[in-house]
Amino acid sequence: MLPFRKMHGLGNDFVVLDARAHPLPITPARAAAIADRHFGIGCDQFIVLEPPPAGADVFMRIRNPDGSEAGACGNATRCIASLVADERGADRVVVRTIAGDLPVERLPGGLWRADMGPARLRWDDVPLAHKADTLHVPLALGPVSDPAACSMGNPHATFFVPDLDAIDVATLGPALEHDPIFPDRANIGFAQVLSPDHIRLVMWERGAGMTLACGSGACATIVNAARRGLTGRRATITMPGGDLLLEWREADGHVLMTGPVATAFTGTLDLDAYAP
Ligand SMILES: N[C@H](CCC[C@H](N)C(=O)O)C(=O)O
Repeated sequence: MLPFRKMHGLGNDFVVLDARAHPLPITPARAAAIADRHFGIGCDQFIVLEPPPAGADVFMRIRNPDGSEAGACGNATRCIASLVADERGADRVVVRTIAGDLPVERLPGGLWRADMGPARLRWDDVPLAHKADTLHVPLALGPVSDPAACSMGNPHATFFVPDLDAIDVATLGPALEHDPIFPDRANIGFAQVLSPDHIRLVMWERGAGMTLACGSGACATIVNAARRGLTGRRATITMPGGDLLLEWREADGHVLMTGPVATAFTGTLDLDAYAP
């Protein structure tokens, strides 16, 4: 039997397996089976810790419940950083993902601040299927249109709306996620700007669906809002699961994300009981 840890960041939840000592036979199908909320443990993302490469303290492999691999997961970045930092009695660790190195530091009050790296703003960074202005992507569906797009190591599109409560995220989200303008699909954010430093956000996540919070989505939202002149470079982003503090740092274009972490429970699982 294999130990696992069930963690979350504002209710965006993860099953975490530790493959640092021994490789684990994880296939996309097995990740999807474990992530299933009825036939498995259930989670928004399935996280596997791998041995730390030079210059980092841990490698974090991120998979969605559909088995697809993701290049960023902000809430999991904080969770995994806290796990490794607590193992070592450290206050700062570097989490590596397929998209880069993410330094994370412990703050007072159980908060953690992750440097999620630079926002990538070119059309072929997101990526989009063809050259376009990422500040005004030519896409519309029902009541939403004209998103801004960027990458945080994973693709994001942000639709700004006057009234978030009037938006049917569950219907619009999947159609926009799979729009052909996003060759790798996209995470879709629906954002209502409340003030120059406060945004409400609901996310439809690529390969996962609606989640209670999304760290990389919050990062993309502050960047896209600031680029549009809708907010400053710092804001509280309120999602159904709670608040994150975001800053799109002027000096280097990096996005700093501050928020809580939690372990809901630990347990054991038999990998062989899940898809081959
Ligand atoms: N929940 C994650 C985002 C997962 C992104 C994943 N859905 C993708 O395919 O990029 C976060 O806190 O950033």
